[in-house]
Formats: sequence, structure tokens, C-alpha cells
Amino acid sequence: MIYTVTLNPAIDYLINLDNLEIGSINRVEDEKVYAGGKGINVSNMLKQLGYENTALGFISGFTGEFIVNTLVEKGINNKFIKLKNGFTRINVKVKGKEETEINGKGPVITNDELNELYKILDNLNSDDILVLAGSIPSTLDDKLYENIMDRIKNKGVKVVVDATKNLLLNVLKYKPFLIKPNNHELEEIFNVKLNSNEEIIKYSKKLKEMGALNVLVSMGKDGALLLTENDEVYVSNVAKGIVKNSVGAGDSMVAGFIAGYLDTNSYLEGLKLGAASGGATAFSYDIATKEFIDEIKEQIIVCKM
Ligand SMILES: Nc1ncnc2c1ncn2[C@@H]1O[C@H](COP(=O)(O)OP(=O)(O)OP(=O)(O)O)[C@@H](O)[C@H]1O
Ligand SMILES: O=P(O)(O)OC[C@@]1(O)O[C@H](CO)[C@@H](O)[C@@H]1O
Repeated sequence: MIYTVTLNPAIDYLINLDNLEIGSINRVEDEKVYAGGKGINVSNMLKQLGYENTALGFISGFTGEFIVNTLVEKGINNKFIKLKNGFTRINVKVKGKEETEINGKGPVITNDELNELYKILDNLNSDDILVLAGSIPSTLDDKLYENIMDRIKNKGVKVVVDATKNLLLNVLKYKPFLIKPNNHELEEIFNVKLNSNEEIIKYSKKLKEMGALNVLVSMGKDGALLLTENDEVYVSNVAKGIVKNSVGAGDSMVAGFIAGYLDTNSYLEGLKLGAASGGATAFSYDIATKEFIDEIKEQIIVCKM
């Protein structure tokens, strides 16, 4: 079974307006709400691609109920732990001339509540894949993903981590199966400016030396690059289309990679389906459908460097 963990889910409130004017009343042209958070987006896309999975994490309040109801409607298994206090955050995604995001902080999670998650994770085994994705509420320690990986380290679970800065760096010693920084996150980690594939490979290799087995670097409209555990490098182009909402493109890529890899046992195919899934979501309002991904996939070319 594939499990995703979203410690800090969100309702994504997506609004379209001509131009965002700071300091004025802005009237929106169109608005939509989605059940979001990185792990939840991965679950959504995996389901589209035919992979049953279970979404784990914490929800709270009326916003949390919306998340669970949406997943139930979509037929996605979920075992969220209901927090006693607070409410699941609402993240505002503004699509004006540029895309602007305001992400909420998220509710407080107590140690007892955290232990409930650990108990679920204790049942995982070597047939399972665990996806740890997204930020954690600010009241939690940035060693949290590390603590989870330490707890399951002898179970043979394949772990995929999509997180930033210390949250990511702290887990590398546990040899995650896949990490997916984007190019900006890679720059931030090493405090450098990356201008070419060669430079991206150089810094991906450093993450590999630190423990990651496979490093997938997404670069938005500039494609993606994969450094595999066998030291092969694959590069993908992007599909052409009109961006409707790029929120969730990276999560779709992670899900597409997992599905493509599980379908074929090939990293090249993983990257191909990942790139098609990421692009298809960028060209959709919600997470893309399987039909659209299949269409987009025809444009994706993956080359070995
Ligand atoms: N404008 C675009 N055109 C075509 N493909 C895109 C576009 N944006 C994203 N993609 C595809 O999706 C992949 C992931 O996108 P991106 O690098 O923006 O992820 P991310 O930064 O993790 O995004 P997010 O955090 O919003 O989910 C890209 O590598 C690419 O394959
Ligand atoms: O604040 P985090 O956890 O880093 O990111 C949360 C988020 O921006 O990520 C998803 C897109 O990747 C959205 O659904 C969600 O709002």
C-alpha cells in the first residue's frame, strides 16, 4: 500500500483576478476550493493513475471536515487524526498577472496526537511506500520527518520526501528512496545560483552523497532532471499548454513518478509519467485527470545524459 502523510493539510482557495492591487479591495472574477496539502495532492494523483493509497495526517475543525468529505467523495482512503483544537488552514492562491500564494500556519498538534500517527506508521512493512510531503505546523520540531524515518528505519519501507531545508536535509541519512526538491529549493539548500543542467547535477550529487537514493529536481516550465541510484542522469522536456493553476504540479510529478516506476520498474518511465502528470496539472484547475495526462504524455521526451 502507498501511504501519504500530510501533517498540515489545507483548503486551497483559488481565486482569479485581473490584477492584485495591494492595499485595495480586490474583487475576484472566479473562485474555487480544493482539498490540498502536498501529500493529499499526491494521493489524489495516485488515485487518478490507478493506485489505491491511504492519506494520513491531521485535520481539525470545519475546514478539516471539508478535506475528509472531499477525499471520501473521490474514493480516496484516509485515516486522518482529528485534532482537539484549531482548524485546518486555508491557503489562498491568487492567479492574477502573476501567481501569489498565502499559506496558513496550521493548528497545534500535541504529543499525544502525534503518537497516534506513529502508531499507524508502526504497522508499515517492506511492501509499503510512504510519502512525506509538505511543511509541518510551526509548533512542531523540524526533526519530525527524521523522527518518523528513524522509527520505521528497519521495516524496509520505501520513503519519498518532498520537503524543504532542514526538514529535508535531516532525513537524508536514512536513505530516502526519492527526494524531489525544485531548482529554487536546491539553490536555497546550498546557497548558490544554478544556471545549467551541469550545475544542477553537481548539487544533486551532493544530496545523493548525503544519503538520498534518487534525486528528482523539478524546474517548472523548464522541465526536470533525475539523478538515479545507479548514477544515471535523465532529463525531461515539458509539454506545451496554457497554465491554469500550477499549484500541485510538483506533487503530481511525485505521484506520476511513483506510478510510472511501479508500472514498469524503470526510472526513465517514472520521470516520463511524472513530467506528464506535473504538466497536465499545471494546465488544469484541479489535479489533472488520467485522460489528460495520457494526452500530455505524448509530448514528453526523456533523454539520458
Ligand atoms: N508551465 C509548465 N508547463 C509545462 N509543464 C510544467 C509547468 N509547470 C510545471 N510543469 C511540470 O510539472 C513539474 C513540477 O513543477 P514544479 O517544478 O513547478 O514543481 P514545484 O515547484 O514542486 O510545484 P508546487 O510546489 O506548486 O507543486 C515540472 O518539472 C514540469 O514537468
Ligand atoms: O505549506 P506547504 O505544506 O509547504 O505547502 C502547501 C501547499 O501550498 O502545497 C500544495 C501544492 O504543492 C498546496 O495544495 C498547498 O496549499
